[in-house]
Amino acid sequence: QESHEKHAYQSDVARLRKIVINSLYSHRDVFLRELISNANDALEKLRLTSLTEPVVLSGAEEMNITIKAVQDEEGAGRLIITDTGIGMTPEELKTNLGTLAKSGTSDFLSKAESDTTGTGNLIGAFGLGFYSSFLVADRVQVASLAAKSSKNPNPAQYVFSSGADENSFDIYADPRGNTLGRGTEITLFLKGDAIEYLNEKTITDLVNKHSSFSTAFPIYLASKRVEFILDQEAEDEAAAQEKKPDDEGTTKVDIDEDEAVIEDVTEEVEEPKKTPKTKQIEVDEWIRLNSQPPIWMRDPKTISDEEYESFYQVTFKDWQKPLAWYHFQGDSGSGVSFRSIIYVPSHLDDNYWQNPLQSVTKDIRLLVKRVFITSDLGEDALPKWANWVKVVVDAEDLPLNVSREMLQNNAFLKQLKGIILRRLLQLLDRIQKEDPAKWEKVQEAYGNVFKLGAVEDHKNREKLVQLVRFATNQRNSTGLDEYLENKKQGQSQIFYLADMGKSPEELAKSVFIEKLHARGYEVLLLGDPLDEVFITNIRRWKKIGFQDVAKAGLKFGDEDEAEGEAAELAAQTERYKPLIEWLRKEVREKGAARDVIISNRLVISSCAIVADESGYTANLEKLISSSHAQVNHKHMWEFAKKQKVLEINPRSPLIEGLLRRIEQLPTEDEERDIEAEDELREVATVLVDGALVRSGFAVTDSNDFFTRVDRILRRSLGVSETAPTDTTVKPAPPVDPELPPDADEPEPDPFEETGRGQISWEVEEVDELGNPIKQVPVEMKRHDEL
Ligand SMILES: Nc1ncnc2c1ncn2[C@@H]1O[C@H](COP(=O)(O)OP(=O)(O)OP(=O)(O)O)[C@@H](O)[C@H]1O
Repeated sequence: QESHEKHAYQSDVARLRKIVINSLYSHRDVFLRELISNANDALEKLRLTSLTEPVVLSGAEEMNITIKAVQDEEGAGRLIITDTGIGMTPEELKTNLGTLAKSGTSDFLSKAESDTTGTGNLIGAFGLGFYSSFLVADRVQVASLAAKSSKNPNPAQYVFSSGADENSFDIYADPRGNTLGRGTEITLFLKGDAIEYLNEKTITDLVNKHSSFSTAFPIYLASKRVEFILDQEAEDEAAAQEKKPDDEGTTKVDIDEDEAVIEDVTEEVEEPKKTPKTKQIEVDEWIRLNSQPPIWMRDPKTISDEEYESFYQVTFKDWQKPLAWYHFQGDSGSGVSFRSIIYVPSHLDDNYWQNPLQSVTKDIRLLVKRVFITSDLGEDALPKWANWVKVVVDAEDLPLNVSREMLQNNAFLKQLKGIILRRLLQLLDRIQKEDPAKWEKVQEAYGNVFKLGAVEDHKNREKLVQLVRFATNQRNSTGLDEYLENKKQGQSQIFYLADMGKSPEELAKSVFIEKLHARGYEVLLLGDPLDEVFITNIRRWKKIGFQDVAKAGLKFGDEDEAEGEAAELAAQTERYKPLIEWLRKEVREKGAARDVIISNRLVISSCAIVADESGYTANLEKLISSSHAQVNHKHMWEFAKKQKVLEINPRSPLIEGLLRRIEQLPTEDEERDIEAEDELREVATVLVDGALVRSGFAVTDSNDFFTRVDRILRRSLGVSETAPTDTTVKPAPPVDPELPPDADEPEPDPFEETGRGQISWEVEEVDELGNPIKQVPVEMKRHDEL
C-alpha cells in the first residue's frame, strides 16, 4: 500500500468518464471491442518496433489477445483481457490512461454534454477507448509490463487501478512481480448487472460481431470443456470386489435341475461385458475466437452487409454505417496481388470544408500478408477531394520492413492511388445508375466534393464531372449529360445562372431567366460558391461552352431562323433611340453601366443590368469583394465592375411610358424644362438602381436610393416633396459617472444551463416612465439555438 501513488485524473477525463457512464448504458457492449482494438494497436506497435529493434519481442513468445472470465463463489465476476503487445511503463500508464491527449477534446466534451439524444453519436465519433471499461466495471485494474528495449532494458510490471466513481487512480508496482512476460492485462471487476459478460456465448458473439475481423492477431477465450476419463480408483475398487471369495470359501454354481444334462459342456461361458468406470472432469482450454480469415480475404458472397458494416465501424471508428463499399481483388501492373475494400462513409468529417485543400488521409490501412503496416501513406496518397475515402488494402508481396521512404518509392504504392480512385469512381457511377435513393444521399454528402474534384483532379475530371448534379428551372437535379440530351435545336450554349447563397427556387424567379424559361430552355441554377468555380474551370462540356445568363453573349441558337425577330429588334432599337441615348448619357455619368441596349432576355421585367463579357456578374462581384482579390488587383476590379450593360424591355409599359416622356421633352432649340428633366432623371436613376438590385448587384448608396424612392412616392401620393419631417427628439439626460454599487462583482453567466439547452430569463416590463409593471419569467432558448 505504501508504494501506491495516487493521481488525480485530468479534468477532461473525469468529464469523459461521466458522459460515458451516463449516456451510453444502452451501448455498453462497445467496451469489449474498444479494449480488443487497443490490444490490437499494442500488438501492431510491437510488431512494427520489432522490425528495427528485435529485442522487444523477448519476454513472451506469442503475439495474441486472451479473454478470461472468472466468477467467485459469491457470484462476483471479473473479465480479464490480456495482450502480449508493447505494454506500458508506469509513466505511460499514468499519462495514457489518466489524461486525454486528443485535439479538440474540450470542444467535443461540451458538445457531448449537451447531446441529450442518448444515441451516443458524438461519443461514438470520438472513440471511447479505454474509458468504456467503466460502462461495465466498478473497478478496473491494468497491469502492464513494457516490452524490453535498449531504452528500457529491465522493465517492471506496474498496475493502474481506479474505481468508476473515483476522481483519482493509483499506480503501484505489481505485487505479483513480472507475471505477464510482456504486454497488458486489463481486469474488469464487473458491476452486479454486468455479470452476463462472463457468459462464454455472450463473449463469443460480441467478438464475432465486432472484433473477429478487426485484428489479425489471434483472440483466445479461456473455456472449460467437460471430459470423461477412466476412473482408475473406481476400476481398482471394482476389481478388488470381484476377486473377493464368498463366505463359505467355495465358488457357488447354480444348476438348473431340468437342464442337468448339458451336451457341450466344454463350451466356455462368455463373461458379461464390463463398461469401464469413468469420471467427469473439467478441462481448461483456449478456444480461438477469430479463426476465420479477415473479412477482406473472404469471398464477398459469404459476407453479409452487417459484417461489412461492423468491420467498417470498428476499423474506422465511425458510429454511423457506411453508405457503400467495394470489395475487390487484383494484380497491380507491378506484379503485386492484393485484396481491398473501399468504403464511402455516410458523412464527411465535420472539419473537411474548413480546409479541404490541406486535409491528408490517414485512412488507407495498408497491410502486407494480413500484417498491418501503416495508415499514413503520406500527403499525396490521394488527391485532396478523395481524402475521406476509407480503404483497407492487403498486398501479398511487399517487403514487411518498409520505411516511409521505401513506401513512397514502391511501384505498387504509386499505383495504389490510381487503383483506389478508379474503383471509387466505378462504385459511385454504379450507385448513380442503379440506386437513386442512395445516390441522393451520396449527393447530399459529396455533391460539392465532386465539383472540387473536377477542378483539382485533371486526370479524373471527365468522370467526376459526370457525378456532378445541379438544380435547374425545369427539374430538381440533372447532370450535364442529361442537360445536353434536353437541349433545343440550335442551342450551342449550356445556360446557367449563379448567385451564391440563393436557393434554386429564388434563382428560378430571376429576371435573367424570364425569357429562357418562358421559351422552354433549361437553365442550371447555381447557388453554391463552388458552382461558379466549377463552371469557370471546366469551361465546356462535350465541346459546348457554358453561358452565364446574367452576362452578355446569350444566344438561343434559333436567331437566324427568326428573321422576323431580328427585324423587330432593329425596329425597336430605332423606335427607342431617343430613350436609349438619353439613358446612355445618364448611366455613363453615374458610372452605373457602360451601355444601354434593347433586351432579348426579358419578358416581364422592365430592365436588367447584364455583365459584359469582360465584366463581373453580381455573383462574381460578391465572391471577389468577400475575398482579398480586389485589393490585389484594384485596377482590374475597378475596370471590370464598370463593364455592365443596361438592358431595357421594349414591351414593358414602364419603358414605353419613359420613352413618351423623353419624347415630350422640349427639343434643343426650345426652352428647357429643368423641372421635368430633373423629375425624369430621378425616375431613371430609381429604375437603374432597381435594375441593379433585381439583377443581384448592390446599390452604391442605398440611403440616397431610398431618399429618391421616398420623393417619388410623395409625388405619386400628392404629398409635398419639400415638407420637412418633425425631427425633434428628447435629448439624453446629463452625464452620470456613478456606477451601480455591485459593478465590480462578476456577471452571472446568462447561458448557464438550467435544463435541456434552455435558460430561465427574467424580463422586467416597464411603463412609459420606466416604472416596473410586473415581473414575467420567460423561457428563452440559448442564443445559438435562436
Ligand atoms: N492494451 C494496451 N496496451 C498498450 N497501450 C495501451 C493499451 N490500451 C491503451 N493503451 C494506451 O492508452 C492510450 C489511451 O487509450 P484509449 O483507448 O483511451 O485511446 P486511444 O486508443 O488512443 O483512442 P481511441 O480508442 O479513441 O481510438 C492509447 O493511445 C495507448 O497508448
